[in-house]
Amino acid sequence: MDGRDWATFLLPYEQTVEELKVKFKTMRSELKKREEYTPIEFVTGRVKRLSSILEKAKRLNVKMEDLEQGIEDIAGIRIMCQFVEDIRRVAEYIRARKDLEVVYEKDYITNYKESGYRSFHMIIRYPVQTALGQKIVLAEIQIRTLAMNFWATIEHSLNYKYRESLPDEIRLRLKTAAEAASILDSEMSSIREEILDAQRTFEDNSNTTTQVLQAIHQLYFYHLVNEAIRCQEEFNVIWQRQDMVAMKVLLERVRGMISRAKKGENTDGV
Ligand SMILES: Nc1nc2c(ncn2[C@@H]2O[C@H](COP(=O)(O)OP(=O)(O)OP(=O)(O)O)[C@@H](O)[C@H]2O)c(=O)[nH]1
Ligand SMILES: Nc1ncnc2c1ncn2[C@@H]1O[C@H](COP(=O)(O)OP(=O)(O)OP(=O)(O)O)[C@@H](O)[C@H]1O
Repeated sequence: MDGRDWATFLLPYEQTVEELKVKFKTMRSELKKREEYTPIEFVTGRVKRLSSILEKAKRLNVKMEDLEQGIEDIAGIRIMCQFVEDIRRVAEYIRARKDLEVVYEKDYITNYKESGYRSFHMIIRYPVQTALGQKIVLAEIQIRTLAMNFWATIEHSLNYKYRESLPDEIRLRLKTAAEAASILDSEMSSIREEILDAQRTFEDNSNTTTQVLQAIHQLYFYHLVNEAIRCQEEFNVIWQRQDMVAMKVLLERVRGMISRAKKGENTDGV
């Protein structure tokens, strides 16, 4: 193949990378609008350089005519997430898409590589619409946390600098650094749970508070004016103390009064 042939060979891959980048960036902004939280932090992509394709083909014994099937990452995108849990969620979104087909997955998070490398990879089949019609190309999606990305970027550049001869001492220190990045991810995940827990508790508390106020309001409807006034005073004290256990007890009591009033029974003293 001469230069022009290579340029045309790479065209569908360039289009694939551009389209996939747009699609996942759009997914990020759409999720941001729909929910308060998006599992996608940012997206990058690249088409493999010609020299890198040829090097890899040589290393993997792939013939020139088999490049399209033999090299799966000529088109590649990378999705960065804040938390490890987000990686599973992004993978689910990808599996559910109708505009691509997942060929296989590689979980380098559970089974991290000897180097310490951690990421979740998906090899997909992507139908790209070219001027000459549809062409199905293979592409790689790497999904990783910010910490995994930080480690892999540094490690990649060191490997590039030292080529095959990365000194053992550096290799070992990189492995230790990968462990540290993984611990950082776990720490961040536990904080994430705390944040979500806090949000859930806040929501639960504000629901109870609203329900108590609505129930007290209903007491007036059943002409239980004195009871309503006393319950309101009790509510004010509990609210000041932010005693959510007492708030739930008050809710049950007021509901009991309403239910007895509905049946036409006498209401016991508040
Ligand atoms: N920085 C870094 N990246 C890695 C490492 N291992 C894999 N990767 C990335 O993940 C891609 C796919 O790796 P593999 O799943 O091992 O795929 P492969 O085609 O069998 O192997 P490669 O020849 O390394 O591409 C690579 O092209 C890199 O972008 C690693 O140890 N360090
Ligand atoms: N799927 C991907 N998405 C975005 N960037 C990638 C992806 N894969 C590799 N890169 C980046 O592209 C640049 C060139 O990588 P290149 O394809 O030569 O290397 P590689 O994928 O790490 O190596 P290999 O030849 O072993 O597949 C590097 O900065 C690399 O981090």
